[in-house]
Amino acid sequence: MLRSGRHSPKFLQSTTLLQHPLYAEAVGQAMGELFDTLELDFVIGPAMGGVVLAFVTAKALGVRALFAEKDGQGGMRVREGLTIHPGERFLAVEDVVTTGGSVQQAIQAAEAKGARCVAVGAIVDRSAGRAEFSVPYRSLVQLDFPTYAPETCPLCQRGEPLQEV
Ligand SMILES: O=P(O)(O)OC[C@H]1O[C@H](OP(=O)(O)OP(=O)(O)O)[C@H](O)[C@@H]1O
Ligand SMILES: O=C(O)c1cc(=O)[nH]c(=O)[nH]1
Ligand SMILES: [Mg+2]
Repeated sequence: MLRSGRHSPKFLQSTTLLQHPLYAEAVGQAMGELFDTLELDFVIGPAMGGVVLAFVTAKALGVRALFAEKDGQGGMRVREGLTIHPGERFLAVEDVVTTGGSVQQAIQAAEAKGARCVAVGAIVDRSAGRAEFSVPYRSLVQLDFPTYAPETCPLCQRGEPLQEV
């Protein structure tokens, strides 16, 4: 079962890549290059998957690295102690985009503090173009992995065990 509550036969685990500092740094460089024409004050990502990614991307772009954490009530909040000044412009980054809901929650948390999201970046978009944002959005890898509503999931109908991830 995915973060969104949808079911899928496929799961990508970004920590297998981002645990290696050299690979993480290379991903940050590649992500930074996608957005290096923007004027930015910080990069933010949703924890946990977006923390290392925001850091390496921000380092490549020479700006601050922030993250949002789960608030325990289904939303996200900007981690205490991280500074956001009203009017600041930011890039939101995500390791894997399925529906885009998690990175959207991080965007809302930062915008609630007066900053403005100007672009979204992902390592992998697995939505086959279905995830959309109101600002320019780019991903390093695009995939088309199926997801199903629980009620109509063919894997469940075949009796395959559901794995919480
Ligand atoms: O686009 P979405 O439908 O929101 O799904 C993708 C999200 O799911 C994972 O986060 P998750 O909260 O499951 O785990 P994490 O704490 O390791 O980031 C992944 O890191 C994305 O944030
Ligand atoms: O949608 C998700 O929750 C999700 C899918 C995926 O492939 N990898 C991941 O970390 N989360
Ligand atoms: Mg995540």
